[in-house]
Amino acid sequence: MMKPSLLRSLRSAASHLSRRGYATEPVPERKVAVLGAAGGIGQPLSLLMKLNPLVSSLSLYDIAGTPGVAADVSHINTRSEVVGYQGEEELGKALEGADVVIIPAGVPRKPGMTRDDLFNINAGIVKSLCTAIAKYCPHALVNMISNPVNSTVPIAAEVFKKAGTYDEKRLFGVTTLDVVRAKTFYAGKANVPVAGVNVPVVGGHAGITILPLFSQATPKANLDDDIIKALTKRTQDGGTEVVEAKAGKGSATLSMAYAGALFADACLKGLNGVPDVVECSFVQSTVTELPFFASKVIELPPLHTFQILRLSILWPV
Ligand SMILES: NC(=O)c1ccc[n+]([C@@H]2O[C@H](COP(=O)([O-])OP(=O)(O)OC[C@H]3O[C@@H](n4cnc5c(N)ncnc54)[C@H](O)[C@@H]3O)[C@@H](O)[C@H]2O)c1
Ligand SMILES: O=C(O)C[C@H](O)C(=O)O
Repeated sequence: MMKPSLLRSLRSAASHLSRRGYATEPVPERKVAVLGAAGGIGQPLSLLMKLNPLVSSLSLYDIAGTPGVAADVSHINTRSEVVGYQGEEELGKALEGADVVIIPAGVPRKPGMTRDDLFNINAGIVKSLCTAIAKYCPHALVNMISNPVNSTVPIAAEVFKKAGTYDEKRLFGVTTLDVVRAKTFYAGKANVPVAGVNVPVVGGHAGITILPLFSQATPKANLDDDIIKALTKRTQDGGTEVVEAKAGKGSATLSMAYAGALFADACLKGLNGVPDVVECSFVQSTVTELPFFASKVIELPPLHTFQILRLSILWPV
């Protein structure tokens, strides 16, 4: 018989590991599908998802180029099995049984364009992909990366409503890159180690709709108003900064893949019942008069769906 003190220590260690996101029991099987996997974001994102031990099956879909990406990524000696799917006729197989679907499919900006200029092409792409999601994996958590996020998320919601599968707690516009940028820029100005920095970013994902709440950043730093204004502007213009630096060769891909992998990891942890998983995301919302709004969302076990934290917790007083 185990000594009660030893049992207590083991329980406490298990609960500590579980709070930190480490498994103390068998890790559930989870299928993640990346739609647009052969693209600028899709390739590094597929690599990062292959490195995630919470993924058991990685499904890589694109209209072209997926066999090569899938063969390449599949040689990495990590847990997940990788299958590449190419062309519309294989989309159903790519999606079947998916727990999380990440969508970086669509065209990126060139210098001089706004994200809204992508609407005409990307709306159609998102519509057809979401129609298939409704059919083949209606319960999946959908991580929308394709721009303009402020429009592609509402489009996805309409497609799911029409199909009768809409669950607002399963549809997320990925705004994690805004948070990643805000953290990096804040750490630089506050002269603090970036690893410990937190900055909530609310609103939307385009220009002035991106609202980094530096007044709520931690650790606290006494930054002058003009520095906060400059930080806010740099975060709002972060995407344009990359588009201009790439000079016609697309928009952020590597930092976006990192941000997309962080958000997908949070979704997987949430699905696995890890408590207190909180991320900012553009979701259906009642916290303002706007139907969709980015704010902190939290996973509430055992429902395994996300709920929106009250904005009063987030808004600076
Ligand atoms: N949410 C964000 O913070 C954020 C950040 C960066 C980029 N983006 C957006 O992500 C999107 C992708 O950017 P990228 O740089 O990877 O572009 P890219 O052109 O390099 O890659 C897009 C990929 O999508 C594929 N694709 C096109 N139509 C498809 C369809 N119907 N089904 C499946 N795949 C399809 C293409 O074949 C291509 O491989 C753009 O809309 C961009 O604006 C969003
Ligand atoms: O700016 C873009 O067009 C891509 C993306 O939305 C970003 O913020 O980097």
